[in-house]
Amino acid sequence: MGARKKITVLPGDGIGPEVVSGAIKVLKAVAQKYGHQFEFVKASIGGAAIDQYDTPLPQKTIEACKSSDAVLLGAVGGPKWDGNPSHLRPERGLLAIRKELGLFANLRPVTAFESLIASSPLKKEVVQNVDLMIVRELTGGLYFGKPSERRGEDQSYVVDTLQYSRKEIEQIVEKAFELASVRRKKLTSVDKANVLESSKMWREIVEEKAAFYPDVEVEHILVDAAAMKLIQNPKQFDVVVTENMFGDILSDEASMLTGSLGMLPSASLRNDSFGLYEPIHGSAPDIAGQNKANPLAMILSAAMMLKYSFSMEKEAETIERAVNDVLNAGYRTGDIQSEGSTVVGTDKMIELVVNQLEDDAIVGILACYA
Ligand SMILES: NC(=O)c1ccc[n+]([C@@H]2O[C@H](COP(=O)([O-])OP(=O)(O)OC[C@H]3O[C@@H](n4cnc5c(N)ncnc54)[C@H](O)[C@@H]3O)[C@@H](O)[C@H]2O)c1
Ligand SMILES: CC(C)[C@H](C(=O)O)[C@@H](O)C(=O)O
Ligand SMILES: [Mg+2]
Repeated sequence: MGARKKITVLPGDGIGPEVVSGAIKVLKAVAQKYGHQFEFVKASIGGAAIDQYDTPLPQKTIEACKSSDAVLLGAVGGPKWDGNPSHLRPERGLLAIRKELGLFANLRPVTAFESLIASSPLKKEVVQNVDLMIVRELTGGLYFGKPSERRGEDQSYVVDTLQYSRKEIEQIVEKAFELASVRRKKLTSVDKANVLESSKMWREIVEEKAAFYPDVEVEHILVDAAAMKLIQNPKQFDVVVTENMFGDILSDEASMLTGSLGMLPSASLRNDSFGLYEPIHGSAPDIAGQNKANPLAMILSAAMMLKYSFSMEKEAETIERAVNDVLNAGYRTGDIQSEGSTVVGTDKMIELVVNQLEDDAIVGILACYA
């Protein structure tokens, strides 16, 4: 018998609603194929919520998320709200929902699709078979430390604070070790321990936890060198664990190994099955409303939801296979186009993935009768 799941959907701003609609269509096709019932409840966040409710995170959105099994989020932000005071910035809503839901571990897998190797600006031998996982601490560090403010009579002094408790570092490091132990058993901890006190404690904690995972090889790399090595030889990495802002920057950089920011999904997790799933990209105001956005990062985020929140491994693989097949057939959105590929818009790419999933269903049924 299939499962019943309630999914809160936060489309957000810019290309957010465009790509979210793709994830919903794909999930409906999955539900149909496997006999599950997914209920989708839409709620408001970011600029859309500011316009409607004068806050980037309405209380009823928090409640909708808390009463669901998982959350899908598009993206927030855009020039319309850039001049707003900080409490009325769309991005505040995103940070607040992550914190409110306790989603301290942001998993950002970086997997190179064979057919997209030509879309990466890097050499084929560098990007082929790349498969790494950035584990970004998500509810602490530089984004959440206090004080964070302007000071002085003429407001000419500004302060942000990189702050962590031991417990916050322990929980993200443990999560990363757990992931490394079921992957290729290598953990790279990225910090700035030559300068930052927070990084020195981070390094100590990684060393302490390493004693509990003797099978996992551990290395420490400074963040500046890590940025270089990601491009020089990304295959040296398996799981990479790092502070909130370091992880934000390194993951956008790492997206180019796959060809585009529009290819990287993410899962924001805590220590139960609940999670929030979103592409790592933003609202892309430069292409919003033009049917140009690549929906695959969002669709792959939905696959992560099936895997991490619903334990639906084969359903998740069905989505990943459909994406792979559509790419292998030569279809590309503009951001990943290469010589000889067929460029399609957002809607068409979504339709191709859904059709591929349904074809996969027919193959599945035929296989049963074979
Ligand atoms: N998770 C989020 O909600 C999130 C993440 C990053 C940025 N933002 C916000 O988004 C707004 C725009 O930020 P930005 O321009 O720095 O980053 P961005 O990720 O929105 O865009 C960077 C570049 O990548 C391209 N791009 C991004 N996603 C794409 C996709 N799916 N398909 C094709 N091309 C894609 C854009 O067109 C743009 O050229 C800002 O307000 C920022 O705060 C939100
Ligand atoms: C929009 C912004 C606050 C956000 C972040 O930095 O966490 C984004 O860049 C991301 O990567 O999800
Ligand atoms: Mg980012």
